[in-house]
Amino acid sequence: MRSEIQEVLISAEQIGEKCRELGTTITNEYDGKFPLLIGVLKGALPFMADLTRAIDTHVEIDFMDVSSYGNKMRSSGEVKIVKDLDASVEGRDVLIIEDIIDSGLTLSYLVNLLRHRGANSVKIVTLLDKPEGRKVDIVPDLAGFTVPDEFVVGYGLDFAERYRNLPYIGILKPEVYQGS
Ligand SMILES: O=P(O)(O)OC[C@H]1O[C@H](OP(=O)(O)OP(=O)(O)O)[C@H](O)[C@@H]1O
Ligand code: HPA
Ligand SMILES: [Mg+2]
Repeated sequence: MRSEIQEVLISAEQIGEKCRELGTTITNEYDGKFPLLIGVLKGALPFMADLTRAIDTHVEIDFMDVSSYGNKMRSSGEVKIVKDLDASVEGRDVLIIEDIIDSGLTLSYLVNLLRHRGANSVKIVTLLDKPEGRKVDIVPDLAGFTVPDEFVVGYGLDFAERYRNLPYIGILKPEVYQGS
């Protein structure tokens, strides 16, 4: 799998360090508030696992599975709920955990939905921010790294469901995705 990666953009060590930093910030911001942390499947899984273990206050964890990319490298623009939350968000302080904000379509849909359902506050923490990909105006409250306008994989991010298990963030060699 490593031979299919053109360049490592963010190493496993850098990601680990960033999770600890963000965990401390979240601990300070949400101490005593028992926030509901919502992981957006499937991409947010590794980040959620590492980030939550760096938070030193009580939190509730839940998941949503929404999808707009299918096997493509561009968002279809249509966000579908594949799995909804178990918990009610009414009156809760919600923190959405994402692997990446690219077009922003997934998160703007989710933020609107959770506000509409009566959350007390809705904030976003994303490991990666790709501002050049934006189609809607949305800014994360907390972001780990800014990435260039390239299709990135690893640490939860896939291309056609592969590469999620890479421990770092990288760019694929063009021959891997040519024709997609
Ligand atoms: O800002 P956007 O352009 O909406 O892109 C970001 C979203 O796209 C990816 O998820 P995807 O829908 O591919 O599902 P996955 O997490 O299961 O890979 C990624 O994990 C984000 O959730
Ligand atoms: O750059 C990306 N890589 C993988 N999945 C994604 N979903 C949105 N942007 C990306
Ligand atoms: Mg996702």
